[in-house]
Amino acid sequence: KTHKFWETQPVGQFKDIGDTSLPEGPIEPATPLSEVKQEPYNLPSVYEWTTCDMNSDDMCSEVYNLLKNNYVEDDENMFRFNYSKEFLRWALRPPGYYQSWHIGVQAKTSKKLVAFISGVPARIRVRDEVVKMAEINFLCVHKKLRSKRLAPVMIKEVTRRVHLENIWQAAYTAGVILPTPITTCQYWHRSLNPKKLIDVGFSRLGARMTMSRTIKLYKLPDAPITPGFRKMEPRDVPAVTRLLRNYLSQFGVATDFDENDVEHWLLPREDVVDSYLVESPETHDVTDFCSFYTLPSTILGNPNYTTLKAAYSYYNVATQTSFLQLMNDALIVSKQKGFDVFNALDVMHNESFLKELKFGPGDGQLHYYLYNYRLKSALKPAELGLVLL
Ligand SMILES: COc1cccc(CC(=N)NC(=O)c2cccnc2OC2CCNCC2)c1
Repeated sequence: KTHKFWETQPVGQFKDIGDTSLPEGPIEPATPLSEVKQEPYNLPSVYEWTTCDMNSDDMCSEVYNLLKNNYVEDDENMFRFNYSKEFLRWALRPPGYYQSWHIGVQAKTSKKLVAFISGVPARIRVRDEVVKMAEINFLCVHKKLRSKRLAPVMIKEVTRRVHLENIWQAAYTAGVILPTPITTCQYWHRSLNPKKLIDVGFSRLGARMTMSRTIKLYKLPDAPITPGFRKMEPRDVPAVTRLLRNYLSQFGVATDFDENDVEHWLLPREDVVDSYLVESPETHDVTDFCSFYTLPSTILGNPNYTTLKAAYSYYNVATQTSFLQLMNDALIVSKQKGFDVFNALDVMHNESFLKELKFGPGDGQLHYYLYNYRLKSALKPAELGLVLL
């Protein structure tokens, strides 16, 4: 009953957990394009499908406002993600994107956008297979249309449109448990502006802690301390690609970045993504890299603040600098840029800096999923080299 829809889908089923007789790899074979359903799935009669042109400012604003008012909230409904328009344009238009995968549902009469789901193409390596996948994200149904079973038909429709491009696997995350996570990550937060975080209820004053003691505890230098630490520039794309590919090769599931991908996903974009590297003052080699993306949250029901400015750890590689020092420099520059909090998942080698750099555990988990691809056994978060936005 609980997973009526997911029990009909080619995903790892709970009943199959531990059954090592099942082979690793695609659950269902690819089918000839002629056998893919040519017409869209049926919606309830008052709604219709629409394809969202994110290049159009009006359409981008409609998607932005739908998400701003109806997308994911924390478990205590105190915060709601507030992805910016520029962020959405970046997230939805990587190299090789398909506009047909930016799917809206609108009311036939008012033409108001009431739901959205998106996919972008990505090459993801699973063990030693690089698989073309769709990264599915931003599934959002207007609060007033919940429990009308719209989500399953939207998932089927984006799957159909992905199949039409001859892609048969997908990756997605959720804060809820569905059949069946490939890994479950813990999220962690590092206070940068503890007074605001406590005022808005994101954090609580520690036992036997005063506010001034807390502010002192989280204080950071005014400037990064690593010699050669600087913003990434276009000329750095080849070196950063080499650094990243080498680092990510150790993880069981990871993004298979090429220079084209690195240029899109990792070159700094104001208020969207920030990336820094360490250029050795002696050799001028690029030896280390860190990055974080900008995802503010609307603060629900606080009289003094409207927005929580949050940075989210993205991809980080340390080969010469200590990972601790590199990530501390990332905290320093994010504080300088006015962020209130720096968030990270316990993926890749992040576990090694979380406690030392005064991150506290969040109160939720993020589950990662693959569609139509079975893993023999789940991964530890430390074996995952994939960060979804
Ligand atoms: C602070 O404002 C929030 C607003 C909405 C939800 C949450 C809790 C939450 N669900 N956090 C995460 O999922 C999360 C925590 C740390 C790092 N990445 C995360 O999620 C990313 C990746 C998945 N898509 C959303 C952003 C917090």
